[in-house]
Amino acid sequence: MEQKLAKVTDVAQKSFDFVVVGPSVSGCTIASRLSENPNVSVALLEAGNSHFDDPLVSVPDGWMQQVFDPEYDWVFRTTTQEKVVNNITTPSGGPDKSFFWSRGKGLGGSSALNFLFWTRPQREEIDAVEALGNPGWNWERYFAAAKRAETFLPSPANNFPEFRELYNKDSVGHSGPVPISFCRTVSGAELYFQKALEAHGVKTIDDGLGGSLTGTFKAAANIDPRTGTRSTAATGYIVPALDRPNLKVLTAAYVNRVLTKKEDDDVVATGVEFEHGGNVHVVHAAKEVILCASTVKSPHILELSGIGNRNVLEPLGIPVQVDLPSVGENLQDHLIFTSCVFKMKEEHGFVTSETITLPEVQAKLRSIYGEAAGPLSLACTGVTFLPLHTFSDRADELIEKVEKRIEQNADKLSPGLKEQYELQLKLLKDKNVPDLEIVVFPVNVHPAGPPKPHIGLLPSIGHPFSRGTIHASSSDPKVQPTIDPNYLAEEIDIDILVESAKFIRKVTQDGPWKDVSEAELIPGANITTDEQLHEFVKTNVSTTWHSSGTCSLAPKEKGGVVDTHLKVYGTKNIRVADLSILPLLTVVHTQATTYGIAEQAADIIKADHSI
Ligand SMILES: Cc1cc2nc3c(=O)[nH]c(=O)nc-3n(C[C@H](O)[C@H](O)[C@H](O)COP(=O)(O)OP(=O)(O)OC[C@H]3O[C@@H](n4cnc5c(N)ncnc54)[C@H](O)[C@@H]3O)c2cc1C
Repeated sequence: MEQKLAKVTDVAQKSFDFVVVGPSVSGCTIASRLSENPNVSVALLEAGNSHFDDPLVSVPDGWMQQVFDPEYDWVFRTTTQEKVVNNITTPSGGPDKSFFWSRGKGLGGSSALNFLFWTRPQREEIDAVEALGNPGWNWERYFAAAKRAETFLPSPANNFPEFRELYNKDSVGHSGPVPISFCRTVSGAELYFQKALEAHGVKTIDDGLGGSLTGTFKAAANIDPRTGTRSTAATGYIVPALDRPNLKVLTAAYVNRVLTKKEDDDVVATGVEFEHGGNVHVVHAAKEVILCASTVKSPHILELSGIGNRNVLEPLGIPVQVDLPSVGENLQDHLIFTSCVFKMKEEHGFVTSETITLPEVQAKLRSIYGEAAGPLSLACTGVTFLPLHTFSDRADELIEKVEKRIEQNADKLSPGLKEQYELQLKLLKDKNVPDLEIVVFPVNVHPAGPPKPHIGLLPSIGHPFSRGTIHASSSDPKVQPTIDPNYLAEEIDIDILVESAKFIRKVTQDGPWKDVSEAELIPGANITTDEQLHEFVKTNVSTTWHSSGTCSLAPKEKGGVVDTHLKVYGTKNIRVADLSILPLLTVVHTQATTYGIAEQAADIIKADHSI
């Protein structure tokens, strides 16, 4: 397969209709869709390597070894965060006031190292994007586009059939490039959490991909059940397209900046500058440059190209092409409370990242799967989505508090943020819209020692009110941008995490969960009061790697970077089409959302050029 990739001489100094930066979830989708037309030429540039036939990519739980390895992971790092401590997702596993932001490097972007959850947003969340002033960016169009990315396939035998695989065939795609299914190996603890939730009034739902998420269910996964391997944007969209003469995919090509010229009042992209093998090259774009380099790198590349806030660019000596202050603003991320861990009773045979290494567990799994192909590996799959009123009896009080704060600060909010907050409040008040996710996490992130079944029940904020920034800190493209997620700047975010931790305690202290668990290891018996829990939660959080918003889709005067055609304001032919355009983060894991954005982007670009 490697020989089907482009050589630098196929791309450098050549001209293509479209130059796509970053074979991410979005970049692979768009490059593939555009090059379906043989009359359209496309160059797709990736900074990392191809990782074809690499077991760390193809084996579903290979992510555990990819994370923090610079061959696969950009290993970005945030600024020191004032209000929180990350105590897990650091290379040392020890506490750190800055956060390590893993991002996939290589064909497929983060789809090649993510945790495989395949989830779709709530209808109202996507409709909120349209309500921000983006006609056409609504649930109906998103849902149709998102389903085009996937082919839902029935699962083979799994190790815990009582944890049911429920779905609605009208809510999934049946002929898209990315095979999805339910994963084969689950921990088993998901079932007991589900039962415990049911005992507290939370419904098990049978249509988790249909736009109505409130409840608990087994999530689908980007796993091809025919091979037991990970489906990535590259395996789905690019590998089958590599024989197209009009598509050139170049790896190890680090894009420095978009090259532009002025035409009337607009900036026009003429191509991009990239480094390959220690040399700097140019590839020309006859029609467009499309940035799909992620929430971290797309705003960075724009700023390196002179498109951004004058006050950021001028001190760095970057000549301003378009003064667009919203580039790199409006950063949102799901913060997750990582330290709610239970020791489970051994007699139930729960499979975790620790116990799956035991020969007796492997033998049992093989006996269940028989001759079914593929490696043995574990995936996370137990998900629960809850509206604030479901998990907190302080819901009305918290809503009132945040309402007051917005009112008091209305004059100080950046353009468009008041409108965003009003929509977030509407979601928070809606008793059918989830504001929180709890995942059952069978990966032991805490106690060392002999393999034991440890299970985390980890809640994450769905619609954070805190906003951060990502900005260039140097004119040197190799110096990574300054990432400041500004975690927990808004009190409502920590309130939600604390309320969710209390809810998890309530659900697990007796009944079906208590029956199968030995003890709550962490936070544990010493953390009892609300104040203690508040402090504990703040010092035990992680990113979930779901950041969005730094090239927001919104009217320019409302903090937008791109318009409804995903064109960067002030430019004629530069688009951004990755997760960075999502102006309001949705409660779910973000890959299926990104595929949906990219499929819509491809439609728009084709229509704009009548191709
Ligand atoms: C560790 C981790 C776990 C996750 N788990 C899940 C999950 O379980 N479920 C889920 O739905 N989502 C998950 N996500 C999130 C999901 O994968 C991302 O939201 C999604 O991939 C975003 O897609 P994107 O197109 O915006 O960018 P990405 O997929 O991140 O891709 C960006 C691409 O651009 C390339 N690039 C960047 N800069 C340059 C440059 N200068 N030159 C050339 N190329 C460049 C990168 O190498 C990469 O290939 C996870 C993410 C991570 C990092």
